[in-house]
Order: sequence, then structure tokens, then C-alpha cells
Amino acid sequence: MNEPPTLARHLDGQREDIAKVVIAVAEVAAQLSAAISLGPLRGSMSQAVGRNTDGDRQTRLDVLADEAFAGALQDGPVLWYLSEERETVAMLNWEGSLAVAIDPLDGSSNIDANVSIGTIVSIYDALPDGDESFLRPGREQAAALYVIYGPQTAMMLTTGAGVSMFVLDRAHGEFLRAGQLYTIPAEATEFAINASNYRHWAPPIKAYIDDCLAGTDGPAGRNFNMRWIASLVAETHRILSRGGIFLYPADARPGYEEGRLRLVYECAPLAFLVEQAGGAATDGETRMLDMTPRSLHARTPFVFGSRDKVARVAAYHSLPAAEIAPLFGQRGLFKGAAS
Ligand SMILES: O=P(O)(O)OC[C@H]1O[C@](O)(COP(=O)(O)O)[C@@H](O)[C@@H]1O
Ligand SMILES: [Mg+2]
Ligand SMILES: [Mg+2]
Repeated sequence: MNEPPTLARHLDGQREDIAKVVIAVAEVAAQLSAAISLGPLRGSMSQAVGRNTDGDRQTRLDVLADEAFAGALQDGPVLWYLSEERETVAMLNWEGSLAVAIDPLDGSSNIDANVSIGTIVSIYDALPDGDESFLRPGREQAAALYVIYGPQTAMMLTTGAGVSMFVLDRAHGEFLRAGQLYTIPAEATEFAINASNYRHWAPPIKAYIDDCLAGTDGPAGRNFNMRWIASLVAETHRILSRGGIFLYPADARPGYEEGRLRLVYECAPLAFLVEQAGGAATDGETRMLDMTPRSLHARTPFVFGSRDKVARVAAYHSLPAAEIAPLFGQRGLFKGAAS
């Protein structure tokens, strides 16, 4: 049997600066994966050590991961580095050509429960100004990736020509390409949302979820299954593997007017991957990759997954008020249009 190509071999012939960053990220991810897999044997990694600029709780693992990635990228072609764990943009190498935004550890509150967590990375060509390098639409990204630390540690990577998957071979400490390009299945009946916030949602989101819950008794005309891992990378990986839809909408709780997730280093890179896998990503209505962040740590509502489902959520936003009233079966416009 032919050996699958290593990540380094896969990147041969691609832009050298991007390849260097991806390989440096992979090396840190392999080390993090080893530390994460030891769990409590390494001491409590979910221990709170402070709060980041947004007031989110920072765990020991968040800080450790941020320092490890920044340290590894220091010697590479990265001019600007923005992290969830840092207030401002850092200059790493003044001769560098790239700007890297990172969520070093996503879903870190799940670590003690032994649930999959991840790292998300967005790569742009650097502009002369640090902030300006990130305050631009996600469609200008040169590459994006995430690493999932789960039963397998795997990296999903796009440089704008589809999505490839690499799985960490722990015995050799190397990421190997697994299979061909990834495509999100169009047909799926799973939705993911934190339903405990139902009462805080706007009417179009309530109506969409009501219709999923109504199953064959409602206008969707089919039954759905619900998932919520509370780990964005793990939700993305499930959707890339078997389709469905994820929603983290804005809601009426103080501080959630723009949802919870961060545009620059969570939503933009994941939207790039999702589109490259044939799916769609929006803030509910507008294409995520066309959105320009207002600030480095800006939040945004986030809806992504199989294309038809994402389009359907957008359509619910333009229904007349009477159509999204909380009465099952009223949405005549959608009757019989399964997606
Ligand atoms: O607890 P909630 O509101 O359901 O939020 C869960 C979301 O928050 C996150 O954990 C945010 O990421 P961080 O752990 O990087 O802050 C996502 O992974 C997840 O989708
Ligand atoms: Mg996160
Ligand atoms: Mg994080």
C-alpha cells in the first residue's frame, strides 16, 4: 500500500511562506495534542488564570497554547500576530510577509470533560499596518485551517483550492494526508444550536428552530436531530464530515447583541473552509466572507453548514412578521420545500 503524503510533501510547490506557517502550526499542534491527551496527569489545564480582553475566562491551556504558537511563529515569515488571548496585534518578524490570526484553543472549557477541542488559524498577506492586516473581509484570506484534538488529532486546511485533511500519526509525530478533497454533504438532518437561549432569540431564528422541532408535522416536512457540543471546532468537523447546520445567533442577553463568536479568528477562517468544502456561511443573512470586522475582537452571529439550510435561515429573515409568528404550519412559503 502506498504511504499517504506527509503535510510537508503536500505543501511542496505551494507558497513557501504559507507552507512554513502551516508546518510550524502543525508542530505545535502535535505537542499540544500530546499534552492534551495526558489530561489531569498534567495538572488541571482548565484552571482559570485570568480574563482576556473580552472578559472571557482564560485557562492555563489557553495561555500555554498562545505562547507556544507565538513562539514557534517567531522565526518564520509572520509579520503580524493576533490572538484571542492578546489585546493588540504583535509584531513577530519585521521582514515577514504574512499576518496570522489565531484562536489558540477553542472550546477550552471542555478539556476536563475529555471533549474534543481545537485550534483555528487565519492567514492573510500582511499589510504595512498591523490592525489593517486583520480588519478586512475574510474573502481576502490566503489560507485557513483548524486542528481538532479528538479521538484523532487532525488538521483541515485550505489555501483556496478545496479542503484537505491531515491526521496526526502519533508514532512518527507527522501529519499525513487522509483521503481526497472534502465536500460537505448537501443532504443532512442535523442542526446544532444552544437551545437554552431560545427565549432570547429573534423571531426568524425561533421560527427556523420551531420548524426543525416540528419535524414532519411542520412546514419542513421532515424530522431533524439536534447536536450541541459547545466546541466550535468539533461542530465544524461534524458538519464537514456529514452535513447539517450550526447556528450561534445574536440574542437579547447583555453582551450577546452580536452573538458570541469572534469574526477574525473564529468565523472568517471557518467560513473559508466551509465554502471551500461546498457549504455556506453567513451571519444569518450576509455572507461571512464579505463582512469587514469593526474591531480586532469583534463578535458576529454565525450560521454555517449545508448550503440549502443556510439559505433557508436567510430566507426566514425576509419573511413577513405574520409568517414567523410562533404557529407551526403557518409558513406557507416553505411548505413542501424540504431542506
Ligand atoms: O457556552 P456557549 O454559549 O454554548 O458557547 C459555546 C461556544 O463558545 C466557544 O467555546 C468559544 O470559544 P473559546 O473557547 O475559544 O472562547 C465555542 O467553541 C463554542 O461554540
Ligand atoms: Mg473559540
Ligand atoms: Mg479560545
